[in-house]
Amino acid sequence: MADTPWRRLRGLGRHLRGERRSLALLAAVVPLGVGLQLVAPEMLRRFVDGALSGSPDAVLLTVAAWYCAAALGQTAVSIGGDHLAARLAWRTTNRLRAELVAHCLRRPAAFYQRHPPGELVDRVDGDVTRLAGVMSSLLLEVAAQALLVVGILAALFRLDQVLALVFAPFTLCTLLLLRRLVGRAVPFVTARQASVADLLGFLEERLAGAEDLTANGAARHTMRVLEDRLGTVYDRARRAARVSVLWPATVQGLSAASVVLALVVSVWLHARGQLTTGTAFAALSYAMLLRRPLLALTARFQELEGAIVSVGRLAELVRERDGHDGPPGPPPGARPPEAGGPPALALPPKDARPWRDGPLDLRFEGVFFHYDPGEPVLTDVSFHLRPGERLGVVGRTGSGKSTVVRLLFGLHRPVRGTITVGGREIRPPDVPALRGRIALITQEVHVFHATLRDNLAFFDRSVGDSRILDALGQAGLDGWLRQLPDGLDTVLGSGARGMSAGEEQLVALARAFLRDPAVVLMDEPTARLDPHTEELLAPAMERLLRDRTAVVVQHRPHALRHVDRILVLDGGRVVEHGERTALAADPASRFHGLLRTGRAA
Ligand SMILES: Nc1ncnc2c1ncn2[C@@H]1O[C@H](COP(=O)(O)OP(=O)(O)OP(=O)(O)O)[C@@H](O)[C@H]1O
Repeated sequence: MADTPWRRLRGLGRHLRGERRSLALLAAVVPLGVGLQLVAPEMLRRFVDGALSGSPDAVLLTVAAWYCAAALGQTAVSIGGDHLAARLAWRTTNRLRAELVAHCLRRPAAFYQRHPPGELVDRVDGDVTRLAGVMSSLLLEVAAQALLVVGILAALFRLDQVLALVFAPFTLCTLLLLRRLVGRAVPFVTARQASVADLLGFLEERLAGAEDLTANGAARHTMRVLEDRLGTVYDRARRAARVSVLWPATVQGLSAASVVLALVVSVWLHARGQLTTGTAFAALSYAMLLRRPLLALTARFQELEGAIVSVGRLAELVRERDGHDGPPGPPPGARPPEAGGPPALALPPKDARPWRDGPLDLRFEGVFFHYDPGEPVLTDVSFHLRPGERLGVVGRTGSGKSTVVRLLFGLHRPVRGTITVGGREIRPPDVPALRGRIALITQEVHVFHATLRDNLAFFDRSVGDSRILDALGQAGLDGWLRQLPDGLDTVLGSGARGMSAGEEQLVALARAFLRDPAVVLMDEPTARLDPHTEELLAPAMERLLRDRTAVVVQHRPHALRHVDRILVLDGGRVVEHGERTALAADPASRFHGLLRTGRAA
């Protein structure tokens, strides 16, 4: 069946499971509110007619007291209903937010290249917030307002059938018009939302790179682009507002007309002696009351238009299932989960088969890969690493070295050929389990604004301090730890304690030691470091690679002294593969040439 916005909205219903009590309470409160609203004009009628016919003061006071009680009761019910609806909205949308964040955390790097964090924040929070009303009380409120409309018409019928006959078709026409107007603004709101998300993505990216932009004199250009984007947002917002304003204006006009109609009909009936003054007052009150549900329905339908757009954008995001699902580890730029929340290194999916313990072998067999069809990145790449063997991959920039690492980490699947780890081919459902046995270290180390303990254990509170201290020791960070003011509780990251690139890289190594992986993948881990710092890191790296199967991508061939074998890539093809010591000693080999010139290829 087609995936329509209505079906998607209905799909949100599953987030309301477990909220039966709140929904039942809301369902009880809604008709009560409607009833109390309908009582007030009737009290007014009795009071006016009673006063004009000389009813005793006690009777008039009783009617007035009932009027006040109804008004107060209505306020109390409205506050209670709003509170219930808000609570329901928070609970259900938070569930949806958590689901979306978990989905995003499982996406590969390419996903984050397509969606900058600013855009994702707008979707995960902005779009979900726009759904809040729909998920909590939209249906109930629409039902309540519809009930109020019916109630008003019934009350008018009770007062005078002529009045009811005038109002019923008028109200019906207004509602039909509303129905026709729903959805008109959706394309315009979609365009506006897309430009807002684009702007947020742009702002996030430029603010993150503010230092580079200023240093390179690009601030002025950034401001010009910002003005352009703000102009686009303004234009689209204006267009959306123009269409959106159509129906509130229509409804306002129609409800004003309904009051005039009530006035004219009541005065006419009163003049003919068919209506008492009190009834005329009551009719006018009902006509004014009728504006309320019509305007409320308008507002709710507008909210619904926004929700249709948001649910479409969220469905688009959830449909993105490129690459393999990974464990919800921290993607670049992602915020850490709240302290005390679920551990970031959550358990792999139920259908995942665990990899066996101990060292694992790695095998590429006739692997072909491309990111974009027609632009081969790897062509017929084959190699085998026995358990505990370490491979150094060198080659010119763009020769496909990082791609080998990404394939091994399950970020992409080969187009042809097979990749096996521990004798098992990497299949999407097993990727989370595989990543439990692999440590990937790149030049980008994300240090979270959190304690050193949380930074190492990725917020997993079940990891004991002794294991963390041991990992820090293995990474050679014990001296550094002693200098920290609060030890493992020292807060690192933005706005807190600054770290050098070398210290960050050592933290990445300590994270790897803590996980005790069978396979280590390193993608130019020292690219940001000067040769001196690189030397300081060398012993920790050597310790990490010892007795583990490893693939190390390096630009500087001299830094590959810990590996057993060398693979030289050129244009995505293997042009040399062999024992490091043999290749280094062979003056005819490419690797020997690289060592001599000190270049990558
Ligand atoms: N996500 C991507 N989408 C499209 N093309 C990509 C993507 N990532 C890499 N490429 C392209 O694939 C080719 C190989 O990239 P890869 O990063 O594997 O090379 P590399 O040898 O590691 O380069 P470097 O030494 O500069 O890091 C390059 O031409 C690159 O432009």
